[in-house]
Amino acid sequence: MITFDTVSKHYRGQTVAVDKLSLTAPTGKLTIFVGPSGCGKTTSLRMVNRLIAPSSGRILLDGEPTDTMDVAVLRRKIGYVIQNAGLFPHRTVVQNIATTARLNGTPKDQALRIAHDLLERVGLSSAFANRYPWQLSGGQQQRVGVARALASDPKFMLMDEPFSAVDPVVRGQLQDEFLRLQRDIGKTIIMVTHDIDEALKLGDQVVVLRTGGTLAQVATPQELLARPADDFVADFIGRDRGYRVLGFAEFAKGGVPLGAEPTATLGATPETLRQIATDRWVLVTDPLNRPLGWADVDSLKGPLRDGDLNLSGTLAVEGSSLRHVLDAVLSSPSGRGVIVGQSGELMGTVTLSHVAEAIEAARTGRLGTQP
Ligand SMILES: Nc1ncnc2c1ncn2[C@@H]1O[C@H](COP(=O)(O)OP(=O)(O)OP(=O)(O)O)[C@@H](O)[C@H]1O
Repeated sequence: MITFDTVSKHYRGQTVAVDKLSLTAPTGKLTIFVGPSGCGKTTSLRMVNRLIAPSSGRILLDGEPTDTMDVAVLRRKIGYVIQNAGLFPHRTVVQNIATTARLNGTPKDQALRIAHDLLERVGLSSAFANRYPWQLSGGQQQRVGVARALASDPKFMLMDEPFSAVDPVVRGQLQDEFLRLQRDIGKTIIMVTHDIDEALKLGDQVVVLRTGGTLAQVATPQELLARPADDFVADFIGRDRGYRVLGFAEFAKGGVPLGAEPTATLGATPETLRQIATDRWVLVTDPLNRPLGWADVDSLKGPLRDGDLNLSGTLAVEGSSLRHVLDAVLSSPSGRGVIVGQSGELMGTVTLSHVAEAIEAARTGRLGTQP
């Protein structure tokens, strides 16, 4: 647990960067600081590992005040990941990662073993081990930066805009990978971002700061969307709050009922398809029962081929959020959303009316928990 106890930072020239901040980043959870440019996010983060000294107030790690700790000891407890990764340019990828383990006194061989292991955990193959940072893409460098911070197995992590220097697609991948990793490692993390979507996607807890370094709201993403504390928070989150609530998987608990969907395989004749079809569209699967696309029975002239398939529908993985399920329905030419299992196998389809019922149930359930 990281505790801010009425922490303020006044820079020379009287800028109040952080103003009497009090909050707790819970153990094993990802807390995200978000807010407009200049609201004091980075300053708050850097006060935790004492790269910046607070003007007043205290920060505590698991109840222990940081201001009286030896600074080297303090920093060994805390992994630190910054934008653009900040890798050592003259060290290879494994050497970069092993550095933090070495600082902890880990013998060289063991540190290198840890580094190789972590490389894999952040999604990079061993082929990258002996490359230099300049031989990596931005996304790969960020992964190495995360691995380096983890190499000393710190209890706490500070991450300053770790995914912002890459394009949106890579960014989404890095976020997903990081969420999976955090599910395994359960570090106590504070991450800074200026991107509210990133905060809502990744955070267990979101801390919204306003200009002048004051706290606007601390809440879970769901609470933030459902009950923004004031106009500032509501404006900052943006307009489509109601829709974005659907992005949380837990709102789909209880699930949406799946219908059995008749299927065909490539090579099927138009007659076979017409016998199977319940309407104009037939779902086509591969021999492992994984959906390939939809066939339009009305326009088929000969045996079904790859090129005949309509591929516009997205697939929702079982247990994913209502937003994904709704997207699968809306993008499907048949109007039936395809739900697959973890290995991509067909589980069934859902209709818009069933999704609407699930949304309504989630909405009333959520409103029912309101004080
Ligand atoms: N070394 C410094 N000396 C004086 N003022 C500073 C210093 N560092 C930051 N500030 C000011 O403190 C305020 C908070 O800065 P900080 O970098 O913490 O904000 P931020 O929320 O991280 O911003 P951004 O999202 O733009 O990175 C800003 O007004 C900034 O100009």
